[in-house]
Amino acid sequence: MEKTTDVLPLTMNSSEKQETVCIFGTGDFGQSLGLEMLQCGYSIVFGSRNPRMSSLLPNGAEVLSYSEAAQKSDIIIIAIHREHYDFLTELTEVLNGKILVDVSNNLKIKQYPESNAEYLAQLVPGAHVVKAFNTISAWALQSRALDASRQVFVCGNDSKAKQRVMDIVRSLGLTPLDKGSLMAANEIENYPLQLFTMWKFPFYLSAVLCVFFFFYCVIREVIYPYVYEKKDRTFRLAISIPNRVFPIAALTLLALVYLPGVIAAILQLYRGTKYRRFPDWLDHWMLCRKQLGLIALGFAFLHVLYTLVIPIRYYVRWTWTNRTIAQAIAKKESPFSTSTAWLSDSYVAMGMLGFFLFVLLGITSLPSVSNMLNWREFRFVQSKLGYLTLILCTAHTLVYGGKRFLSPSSLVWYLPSAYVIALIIPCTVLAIKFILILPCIDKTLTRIHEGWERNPKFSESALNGKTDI
Ligand SMILES: Cc1cc2nc3c(=O)[nH]c(=O)nc-3n(C[C@H](O)[C@H](O)[C@H](O)COP(=O)(O)OP(=O)(O)OC[C@H]3O[C@@H](n4cnc5c(N)ncnc54)[C@H](O)[C@@H]3O)c2cc1C
Ligand SMILES: NC(=O)C1=CN([C@@H]2O[C@H](COP(=O)(O)OP(=O)(O)OC[C@H]3O[C@@H](n4cnc5c(N)ncnc54)[C@H](OP(=O)(O)O)[C@@H]3O)[C@@H](O)[C@H]2O)C=CC1
Ligand code: HEM
Ligand SMILES: [Fe+3]
Repeated sequence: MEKTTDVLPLTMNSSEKQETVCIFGTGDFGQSLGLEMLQCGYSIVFGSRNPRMSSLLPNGAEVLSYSEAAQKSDIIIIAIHREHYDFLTELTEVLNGKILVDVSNNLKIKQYPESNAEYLAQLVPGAHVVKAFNTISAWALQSRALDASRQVFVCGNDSKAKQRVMDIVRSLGLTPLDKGSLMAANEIENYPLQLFTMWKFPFYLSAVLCVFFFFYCVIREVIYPYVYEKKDRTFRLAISIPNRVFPIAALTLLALVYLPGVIAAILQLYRGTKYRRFPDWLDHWMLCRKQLGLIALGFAFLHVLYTLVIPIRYYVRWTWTNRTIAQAIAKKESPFSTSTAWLSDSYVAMGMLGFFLFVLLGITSLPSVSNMLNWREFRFVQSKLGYLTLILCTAHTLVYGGKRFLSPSSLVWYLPSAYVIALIIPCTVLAIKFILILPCIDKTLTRIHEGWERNPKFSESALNGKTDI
């Protein structure tokens, strides 16, 4: 065996942890977990198909064949993919009565009829199978970048076995969360896969928004000039149109982050209680607000980048130069307009402030930052400053539109400018929110949040429904 990584136990009082734990599989996850456990004072024995060939294993660990290794410990962590579990049936005798920790994940939801942990329990009926660690990645273990997921979901039918695994989890500085019997394994195995589903809706929604506004702008700014003036304006596809589509997507998505909150509030006011479950679509929408917000931030970044290059664009420089020459030839000077200067400066200023707060929201959603904030601080930034961001970005767009806002000259084939459409959702959200914070309504809402019910007969539903959001 090659020994390449030196290990010093991190904790001095490791005497009580001098427990030997066996890890089956010397792949990425086995190595990372083994190193981490050695550092915490455990003795590690790896089980491997080819003990001699195993390299890059932490110094201090032993590597034996699977059956030899199994004899060294009564806790065995199975760091092997489910597809290769079959060989364990040959070891049923030596695994009898041992604690087997299933850490495996699948590539798809419902890939197999039963969970991997239940499958393992079927293969080795005499062992106590415990599901754990599957939501922690090998990379996170190695880099100690565990802020994102310090929680380890644990489940199993034997409570003593589960307790011992939870002790290991704790000694690694992680937080175990008991999810009950092995029947919960299916749910736990779905967690790492489900993380992605939170991005699906925001992703498709932003794609639909971009495609819609892109074609809307193409009709107004490329097809219309071509049909009526025979002008080739296709160059607008490169910067001008994206610099409409991206900020419009950012603003719309930002408004859609705050829309479910106002719908929830209206629903709670209407029902007169918070003890009733929201409809599934609203629940799901509420849960993916962070993802919606982060995609919106991405679009806002693009808008800022595209805006930065405006002065160096050929088309813009050509327009300015020609205007100046035309004025020089006509010996005419356009008078300075203080109101235009005010409007122009103020819409850019609001855009910059809005963008600053937008970035702040993004920073506080990083787990390493949000872990340092208490619940009230986080809510203050996300909710209060979030609304301020929405107000500033909406005002930025409104003032940018300025006088042209609804003027008939800006209509093309009866279609208003794209930003006019983009303002509908943000203005609606802000208007409803404004009504909701009127003292009389806010007072009722606060009482509802504190548990007051208009119609106490609903309290029955508190027992089987969801209690809070
Ligand atoms: C860049 C960016 C990053 C983001 N990152 C995150 C993130 O990391 N995490 C995150 O969660 N969101 C994130 N968001 C989304 C958003 O900022 C938050 O979800 C924000 O808290 C929403 O505020 P809200 O006031 O609309 O909603 P909430 O504060 O959730 O309130 C919504 C509704 O819930 C009800 N309600 C509120 N309090 C109670 C109560 N105590 N009891 C019962 N009902 C109640 C009310 O009806 C209320 O109107 C991010 C957004 C952006 C733009
Ligand atoms: N990587 C990660 O971030 C995470 C992984 N997991 C889970 O941990 C388990 C291991 O993952 P990972 O370490 O990434 O996988 P690897 O492919 O890197 O390692 C798997 C190990 O399984 C052993 N093995 C036993 N039998 C076979 C066989 N027939 N064919 C191939 N390998 C075999 C091998 O060890 P040897 O050669 O010593 O016999 C191999 O190194 C998986 O179930 C995975 O779902 C869970 C959470 C995160
Ligand atoms: C540094 C910050 C920002 C600056 C300097 C800025 C600047 C600008 C400028 C110059 C325009 C006019 C573009 C043009 O003439 O084509 C514009 C338009 C716009 N901006 Fe911003 N902006 C900023 C941030 C934001 C943010 C954070 C949002 C929203 C989330 C936003 C939303 C919009 C919208 C919707 C338009 C109208 C797009 C159109 O139809 O042309 N902006 N911004
Ligand atoms: Fe792998």
